[in-house]
Amino acid sequence: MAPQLDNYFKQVDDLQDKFIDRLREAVAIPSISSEDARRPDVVRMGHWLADQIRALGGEVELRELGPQPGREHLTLPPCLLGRYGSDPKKRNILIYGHYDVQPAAKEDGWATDPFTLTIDDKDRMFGRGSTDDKGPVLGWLNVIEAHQKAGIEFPVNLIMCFEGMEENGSEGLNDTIKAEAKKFFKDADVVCISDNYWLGTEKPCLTYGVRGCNYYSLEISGPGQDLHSGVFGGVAHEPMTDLIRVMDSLVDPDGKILVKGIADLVAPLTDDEAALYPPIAFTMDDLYQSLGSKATIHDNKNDALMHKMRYPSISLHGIEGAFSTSGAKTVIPAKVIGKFSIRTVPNMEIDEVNKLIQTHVEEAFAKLGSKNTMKFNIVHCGKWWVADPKHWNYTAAGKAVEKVFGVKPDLTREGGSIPVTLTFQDELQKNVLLLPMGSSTDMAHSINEKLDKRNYIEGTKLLGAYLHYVAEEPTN
Ligand SMILES: NCC(=O)N[C@@H](Cc1c[nH]cn1)C(=O)O
Ligand SMILES: [Zn+2]
Ligand SMILES: [Zn+2]
Repeated sequence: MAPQLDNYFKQVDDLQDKFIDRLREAVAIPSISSEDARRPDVVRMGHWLADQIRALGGEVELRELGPQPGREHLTLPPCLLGRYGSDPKKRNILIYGHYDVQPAAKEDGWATDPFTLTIDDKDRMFGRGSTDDKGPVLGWLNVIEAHQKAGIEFPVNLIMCFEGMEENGSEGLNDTIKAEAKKFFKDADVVCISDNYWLGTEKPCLTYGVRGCNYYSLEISGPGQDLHSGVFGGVAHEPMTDLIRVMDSLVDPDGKILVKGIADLVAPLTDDEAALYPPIAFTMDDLYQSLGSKATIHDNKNDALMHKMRYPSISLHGIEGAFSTSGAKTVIPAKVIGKFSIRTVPNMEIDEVNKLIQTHVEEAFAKLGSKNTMKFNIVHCGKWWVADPKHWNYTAAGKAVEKVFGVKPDLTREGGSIPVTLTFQDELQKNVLLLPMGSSTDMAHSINEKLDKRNYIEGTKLLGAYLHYVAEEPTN
């Protein structure tokens, strides 16, 4: 395998400008799944990706998923089901990724246009979706192209599943996976997903868990319309005052969840598990670097890692309807909608968590004695996932990391969520591996998201090397 891989790596290096152009084209399509007006762009992105795969000789179906549940005026973007190769003598590797992105606007504070890939003098490639998840998805396409150009036989058959709603709760995908588990996905031997990040900037990792995410909105309304605070301040119950009190009651400034019963659902920390964290190559400086400040709740590495990987957290995301532009408007908003979510971990069940959260916010609102009205809404829920990192899928990926980067990878659990990971594992009964390309400083979901050129190019080598090792790894 060694000469073949070296040949492949050389080809990836030779093709790097073409691969960067491919990413540039993808970033230019603003495929924001959570904004209604961008839905045509999400669909356009799905078609662009399908065309790219077809041009490389893959077969693609863009599976329509119908209307978006609860927002039926919107059509869900298609799920891309693809294949590359069908040799019965080869293993079948199912790869998943997403072609939608988080919202982004220059006014949010981006230094450059978020939909123009901009490379700086440190070879950082800035653009929305560069690391989450267009770069990694295109990494798989780059792997195919480099094999073709190098004249190297492709080591496996690829089964592809690329969705356009991951950043919006993966609506519609669970049903597709369930429906296709014994059809389109039936031959999959293992699953590989590249959609998370290294813990630092230098050392790759293999990831065997993600936290779940239950997302909520709280609508509080009262006045018939927005009011003058000089005329109605001190007279009317204000929705914003109520909302801030209710949201404040969820979590304290040290991240402690204040919802009764949540802590009891969390799996106790065993000595064996506690021993997993100290050997992970991660420092508080790595954390300060990725955070962009020293404003951490915990000041030691192990606590910080455990609170990212194995404890739940509640985050307050925003308030729709609140006065938020610059200036000093003396308004009382008539209706405000607070958005918050909880990241869940073993053994928290979605329904139990929802019940505890709903009871908590209803009690907190009742305590205010406000004459306003509150509506609690569950926006979407995805469960946590933990896999067996001793599986041969992980052994193969570990060998690929050593080959490309010359180090043994850390084994990590991701603080973010990829809702369909568990669905793949449960429905296909196959091992799932997360094999990240990007680093901790990539700022996914934030302003100035980027992917380092090194991570994109070496990451493409890693995905290809993984396919070679996983093709040959003995089963355990
Ligand atoms: N790269 C994975 C990712 O960013 N996932 C999102 C998924 C999500 C969950 N709920 C809403 N979106 C994440 O926020 O972790
Ligand atoms: Zn992602
Ligand atoms: Zn994301």
